[in-house]
Amino acid sequence: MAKILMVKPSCTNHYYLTTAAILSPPKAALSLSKSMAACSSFCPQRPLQFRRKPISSLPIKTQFSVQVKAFSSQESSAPPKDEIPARVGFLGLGIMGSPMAQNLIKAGCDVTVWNRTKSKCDTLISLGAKYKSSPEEVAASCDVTFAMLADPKSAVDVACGKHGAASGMSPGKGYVDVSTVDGETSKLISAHIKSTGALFLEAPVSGSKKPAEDGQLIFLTAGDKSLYETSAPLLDIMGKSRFYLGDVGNGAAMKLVVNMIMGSMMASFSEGLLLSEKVGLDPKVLVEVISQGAISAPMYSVKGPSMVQSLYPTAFPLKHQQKDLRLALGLAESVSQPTPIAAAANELYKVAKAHGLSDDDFSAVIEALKVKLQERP
Ligand SMILES: NC(=O)C1=CN([C@@H]2O[C@H](COP(=O)(O)OP(=O)(O)OC[C@H]3O[C@@H](n4cnc5c(N)ncnc54)[C@H](OP(=O)(O)O)[C@@H]3O)[C@@H](O)[C@H]2O)C=CC1
Ligand SMILES: O=CCCC(=O)O
Repeated sequence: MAKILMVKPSCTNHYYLTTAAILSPPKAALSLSKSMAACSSFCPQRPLQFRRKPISSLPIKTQFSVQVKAFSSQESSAPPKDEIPARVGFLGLGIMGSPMAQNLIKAGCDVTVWNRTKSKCDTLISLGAKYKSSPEEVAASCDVTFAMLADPKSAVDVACGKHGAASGMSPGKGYVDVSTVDGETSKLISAHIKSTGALFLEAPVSGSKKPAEDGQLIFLTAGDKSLYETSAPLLDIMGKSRFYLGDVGNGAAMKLVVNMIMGSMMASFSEGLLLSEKVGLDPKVLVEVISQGAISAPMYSVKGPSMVQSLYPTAFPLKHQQKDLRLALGLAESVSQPTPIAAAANELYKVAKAHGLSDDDFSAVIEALKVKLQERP
């Protein structure tokens, strides 16, 4: 049995690990120090803080699959314990919202959930969540409420519509919108929330289904700094790092730029896979070659093998990737920035949507390149 010395308790369920004394076994020590080295090499300038779940909560065999988190250099110091939101609301329990809310519950937070399709609340309720029948009621009963919704329209409806979250907001409360929307939408929601005296933070995430399950998301936040600070312990349960980017709109813009790049990368990768096959190469070997070179990206290694088999298990729905490209193109147009590659990629995702692939993973965009021209609508 290995022993780890944890110091600087931050809340009842999590610890910041600033010093680790590993007595045995050596393999576990090696694994931990490798993870720490990986974090150091990722960003040598940043003051490192390491965190892992309490040992007692992990099954023995996973005790040393260490969950090390390297926090952004832009993080602030932990808020006093009495300022950490005690009652947490979560609106929107889709692919991302459900595991994020589950991680809050597993960490011991008092979580209240709502989802348009009520049945998606069942798993959360069985894990200990409370349920309210409208966003308004969730917001009224919680200190901070998170929202993880599909798109700008649903984000606005849930925050500002009839029985929306804004109706339950008041001074002392906070609303954290983690959906991917455009800056204008985020500013509209912010204005509604802030008109009640509550605070607003936009905090879209980088990272997909698996990072959401593993608490390894990257938060791109902007808005009220004090809400950023008080909700930081909650963000750290769900994520591995967080960036505070200033005024509302900057988090949304950062997220859209990242996803614009990702959408183009996937479209280009799809072309490469199909071209390699057409000229007689094994696309599986192409995936391996890419993984060893300068253009290596986890996305290619994770998605490539299933794309080669024409399988697209949904982690990031294709319809959301097309939405993000559409919003990114709008952002680019607003500042007259040419983005011809993203525009071409967007057309490909539109074709894929027209062929019924909206709810498949975004890697299904490759199917749009298999469609014969005369079959296109
Ligand atoms: N999946 C991913 O990898 C990532 C997704 N994102 C972003 O996160 C957000 C959520 O994504 P994801 O969880 O994958 O999406 P899902 O499609 O799985 O979930 C969407 C959620 O929005 C709700 N919703 C949709 N329309 C409405 C509406 N009109 N009123 C109320 N609720 C509505 C859905 O409710 P219902 O269950 O009733 O349909 C569901 O809870 C999106 O903005 C996406 O771009 C960000 C990072 C990664
Ligand atoms: O918005 C989706 C992002 C997916 C990812 O970052 O892997």
